[in-house]
Amino acid sequence: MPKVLVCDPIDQVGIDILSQVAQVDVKTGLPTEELVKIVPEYDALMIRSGTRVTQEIIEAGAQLKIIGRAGVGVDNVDVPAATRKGIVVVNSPEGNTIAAAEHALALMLSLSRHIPEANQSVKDSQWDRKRFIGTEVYKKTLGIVGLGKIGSHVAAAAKAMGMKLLAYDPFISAERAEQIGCRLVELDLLFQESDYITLHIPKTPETTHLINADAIAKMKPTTRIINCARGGIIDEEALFTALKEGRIAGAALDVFESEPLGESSLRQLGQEVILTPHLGASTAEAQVNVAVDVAEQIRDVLLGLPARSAVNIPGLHPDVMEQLRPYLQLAETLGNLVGQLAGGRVESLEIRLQGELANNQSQPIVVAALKGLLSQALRERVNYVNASIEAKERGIRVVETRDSARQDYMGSLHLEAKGTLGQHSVTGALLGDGEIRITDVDEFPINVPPNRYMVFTRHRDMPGIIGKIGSLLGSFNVNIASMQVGRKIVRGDAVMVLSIDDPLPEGILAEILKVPGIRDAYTVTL
Ligand SMILES: NC(=O)c1ccc[n+]([C@@H]2O[C@H](COP(=O)([O-])OP(=O)(O)OC[C@H]3O[C@@H](n4cnc5c(N)ncnc54)[C@H](O)[C@@H]3O)[C@@H](O)[C@H]2O)c1
Ligand SMILES: O=C(O)CC[C@@H](O)C(=O)O
Repeated sequence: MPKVLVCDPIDQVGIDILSQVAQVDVKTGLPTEELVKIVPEYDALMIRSGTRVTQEIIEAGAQLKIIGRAGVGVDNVDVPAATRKGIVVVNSPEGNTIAAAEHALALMLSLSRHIPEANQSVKDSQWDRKRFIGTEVYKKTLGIVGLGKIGSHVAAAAKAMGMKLLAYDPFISAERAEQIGCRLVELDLLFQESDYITLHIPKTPETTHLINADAIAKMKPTTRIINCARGGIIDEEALFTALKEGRIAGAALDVFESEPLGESSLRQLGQEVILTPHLGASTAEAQVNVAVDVAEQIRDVLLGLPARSAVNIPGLHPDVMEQLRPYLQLAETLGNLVGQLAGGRVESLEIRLQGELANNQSQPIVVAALKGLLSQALRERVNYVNASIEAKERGIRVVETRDSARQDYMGSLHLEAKGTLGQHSVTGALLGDGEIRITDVDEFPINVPPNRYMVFTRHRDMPGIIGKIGSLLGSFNVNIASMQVGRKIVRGDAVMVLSIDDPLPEGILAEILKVPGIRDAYTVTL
């Protein structure tokens, strides 16, 4: 019988489902060293936010087939390490949406009416009604950062309370925002105009410290901030200083840069700050939802069936998967690449299956391309199950075409993305050994394997330009692994593709753009 280790408290209903097919051990609060020791005997792990499943644990999990996260965020799982080992990581994308949205709303109202302090004062035998004069949310402006599942639910409830709604989400169309009752605006405007700001975005390199001293400086002294998303999106030092100096009116935090919250200056503050211990998902209903959702998927995978919300492996029939796997990887890589070249919000994606590939089942390839395209916005939340729905919700028009007459390679895939910042195309193919090659960018022929860190330029083909870019990167200690130029005519328009060993340090893209002859430059992380 397979063995499942449950590492965090989960609802009994989940344990009951797992017990149908496995021996279930519940051992919560184990330190990493202990987990590393015992994980080799387990086929599955089930966790909430309390356990960090590190690369070390994954490497030690010789029999691990699946890691189930009873919640949305899988940022406490080393997903790339699991993927490399062929371990399915599943989550519950919607099980706690309502709980998290309601917690954000509860914090907003608690901040406005000083509920925690007022409650404490009565319990301390006081009857002080003057100290707790609050503010109404009616007719106030709520700025929602991230208009996904939780952000949209917050919007609906806040609208019903008579609030004016602004939203910032670069991956959502203005029409979609309007349907939800929000005006889509730039972040600075949202900071300037909002009386309340609520965060509902994933933590990514782009969103880390999104709320910092500069952002706070743009806000009104009456602004209150709510973070029920992820710790680290707010710079806690900057927030503390701003609250202490009265530069904004309040903050309510459910999530922290480091959890559990240790020594923190935030604890010294008074009624202008409310702190809760990551309770967003802690309702009876949500805990049942996420436990059932994830336990069922673990059960299915242990029975050899596909999972419905795998964040790293497509939930397709194993035979189809085996045959299509290399093409899915190709489609995902090209989707990710063209999405980053296009930048901003993509409005349409054309996916053209060429040559032999045109005879294949296209739907999984289309889904893989969309997964790649959306991965910058949604990170691990986009998977093979939800990519099409997410694309539809974002108003992305998907056009699928075939060109079986095209006879390059054994079949190739062409993607063209049109977005708010322009239009870009990429083509890629598989070599005989299954290796991916990017074979053109914006209709310029090249032949390069994808690399984790890449730089693409559009430039005029002229003497010296390659050397200048090489020396510029060298002067910033950036090591170039490979470089290729694609052009159609000599001294005409061209593209340059550089694979580099590390991420491009901040500010260098601007320097590249200053090199005479360079028209555009893009940095890409695959
Ligand atoms: N406190 C809790 O217990 C709790 C519970 C559930 C979820 N969460 C967290 O809440 C957050 C939102 O969850 P969700 O289910 O609504 O996710 P979601 O994927 O449905 O929505 C996230 C939205 O953020 C947008 N986005 C991505 N990058 C952005 C950026 N740089 N700027 C603005 N918008 C950006 C995306 O387009 C998307 O619409 C996640 O971080 C999740 O982990 C916390
Ligand atoms: O496990 C929890 O209680 C928190 C879950 C929440 O942060 C999530 O991302 O789903």
